[in-house]
Amino acid sequence: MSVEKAEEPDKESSRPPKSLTKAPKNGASLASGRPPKAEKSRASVSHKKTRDQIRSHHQLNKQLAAAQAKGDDVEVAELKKRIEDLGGLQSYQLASIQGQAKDRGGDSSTILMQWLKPMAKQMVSREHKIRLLEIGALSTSNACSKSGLFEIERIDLFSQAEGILEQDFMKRPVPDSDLKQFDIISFSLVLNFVPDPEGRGEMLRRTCQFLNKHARRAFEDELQAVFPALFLVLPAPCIVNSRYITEERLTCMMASLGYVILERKLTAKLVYYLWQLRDKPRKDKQDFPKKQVHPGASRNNFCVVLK
Ligand SMILES: C[S@@+](CC[C@H](N)C(=O)[O-])C[C@H]1O[C@@H](n2cnc3c(N)ncnc32)[C@H](O)[C@@H]1O
Repeated sequence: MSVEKAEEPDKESSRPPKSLTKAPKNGASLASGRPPKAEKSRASVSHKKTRDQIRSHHQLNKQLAAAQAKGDDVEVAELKKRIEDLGGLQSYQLASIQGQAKDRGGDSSTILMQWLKPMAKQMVSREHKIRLLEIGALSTSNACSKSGLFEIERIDLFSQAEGILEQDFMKRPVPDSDLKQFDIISFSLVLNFVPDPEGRGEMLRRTCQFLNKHARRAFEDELQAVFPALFLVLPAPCIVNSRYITEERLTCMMASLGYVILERKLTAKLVYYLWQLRDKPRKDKQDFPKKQVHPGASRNNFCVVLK
């Protein structure tokens, strides 16, 4: 996860507060709930390896963006080589796919499907399916793909499968008609992948140009209350333990773009949101520079700048 640390990476400090993690149920002793030792250590070693791989990739990417901004060609070449030595974007994605395995919490779109369940009947009975743009798609068989509720376009910087277009969202042409726009965007663990705070703000702003606000009028009541929507997933520490962003600040930032929060779920690892694009953007309210709003030595430096 791309959670920027101010000091030497300290794994404990990037975790959400202890109150968010689960205690053993019914007073069961720790030993009785433990799987056999050898199994546990094997699983945690590979889990740790996956996590370290993802973290290294994020850190190198961030350093690369800084070197590119400075115009330091030698450092840029060196960092690109280090990223290649790690296996490049492809091995990062494989680590992310492993992170989506069922035994590690499953893919994040299962939460989106839970939230949309009450509307599923209406969604399938429509003449035109709800159009979904999945940005940062790793698979064509995740829960939203299997649901049959959507007409889906999937994009990623590096396509791992047929059915995923290799494309940078920031370079995807802005739709020139309502028909090319979408009713919902899935944006799961992508914002934290972007190495710089300004780039993250730009990415959020850009999502609005891809959502079709006019289709809303033609929707049935229940669907009107949800679409057009943005499903946003972030590592929990980005929101609960950052010096530069809190949930309140994120909500204000999203409101300045026209988004209203509909759903939210916090787990020990991730935070999930469903936002509806309902209002006009307020350029005069878009004043979110890099500013400490939640100081503390053990906090991380995740930040989104929107100006
Ligand atoms: C951690 S993976 C998340 C994948 C999946 N959505 C999930 O929730 O597990 C982040 C993915 O976002 C993709 N990504 C990052 N920036 C992107 C951009 N500008 N356009 C398209 N894909 C992007 C990366 O290539 C990477 O595969």
